[in-house]
Amino acid sequence: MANKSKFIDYIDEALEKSKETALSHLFFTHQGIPYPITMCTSETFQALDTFEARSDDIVLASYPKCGSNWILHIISELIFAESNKKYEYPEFPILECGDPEKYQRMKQFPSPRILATHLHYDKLPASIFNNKAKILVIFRNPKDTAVSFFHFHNDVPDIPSYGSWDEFFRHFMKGQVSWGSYFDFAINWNKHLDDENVKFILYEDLKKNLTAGIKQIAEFFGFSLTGEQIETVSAQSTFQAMRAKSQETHGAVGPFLFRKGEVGDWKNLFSETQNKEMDEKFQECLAGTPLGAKLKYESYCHA
Ligand SMILES: Nc1ncnc2c1ncn2[C@@H]1O[C@H](COP(=O)(O)OS(=O)(=O)O)[C@@H](OP(=O)(O)O)[C@H]1O
Repeated sequence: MANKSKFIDYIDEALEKSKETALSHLFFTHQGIPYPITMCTSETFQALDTFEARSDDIVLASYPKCGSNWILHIISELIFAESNKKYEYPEFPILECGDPEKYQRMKQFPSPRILATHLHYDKLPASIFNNKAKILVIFRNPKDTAVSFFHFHNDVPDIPSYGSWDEFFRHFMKGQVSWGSYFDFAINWNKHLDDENVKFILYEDLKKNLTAGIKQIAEFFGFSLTGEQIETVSAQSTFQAMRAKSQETHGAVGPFLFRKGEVGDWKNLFSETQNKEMDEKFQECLAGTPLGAKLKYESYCHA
């Protein structure tokens, strides 16, 4: 992240608040969805209603742990490749995190602005749609997402831990985690994947063929780059390359955030019963839907 200090300062501040926060006090609910009090406030949510998106904003939508830092990095590398200018992060890039005045300050920022968000589709500010900003949405299979989420809580020393993986799993399945239910997030997005200005990308596809994924992302946002430039961005966006720089880009939390970057790590934690429960939930919520097919659940979530 180019403006390291601001980005890292924000993360460090959130970690500092986390230190003093017990898990039982971590969440507050806004419009039915739990958010971490260390990162979100109701004042900021109120101010978000006044946020004015621009048609050339780059919106990156994802449920937590589905690869938002990955696509943020890819976009900033694409901007650098095209303009030779480092993308400066004047604010923490998650749209709904920060103080309520940030939207006023953001009015002064040059285009293109990168807006990452974990908000559910129906909670996004209306101006994103009204002003036709392009949205890239990244999904990851729910089993690896849950495992990544659990490790983040339990590995980062300052973030409140769960008593066990089983306890986390119960909360995840009920949507009692930051930004609410994966399945609600997915059901919400399912109806909008073919909307104008929306592009879907799958974490597992990006993992399988990073260069092809980056090419699609570049085309969607209208970057005109040579094959060689795309290759360079790709080489800088592998898990290993990003992890190696993670302390520099994300501070102390970096090595925890860039933990494993693998597909199928869920096999190390899920019990038979948990597998069955999640398979049933998928069946109930997403089987037979366009997103259900795009997630390739059979390939990535069956042993
Ligand atoms: N380059 C690259 N390649 C493969 N995987 C990557 C990459 N960058 C980040 N990641 C993995 O994404 C997981 C973190 O997701 P997020 O960035 O969305 O986390 S957060 O919600 O913003 O905290 C987290 O997954 P796990 O390793 O499974 O925990 C990261 O390792």
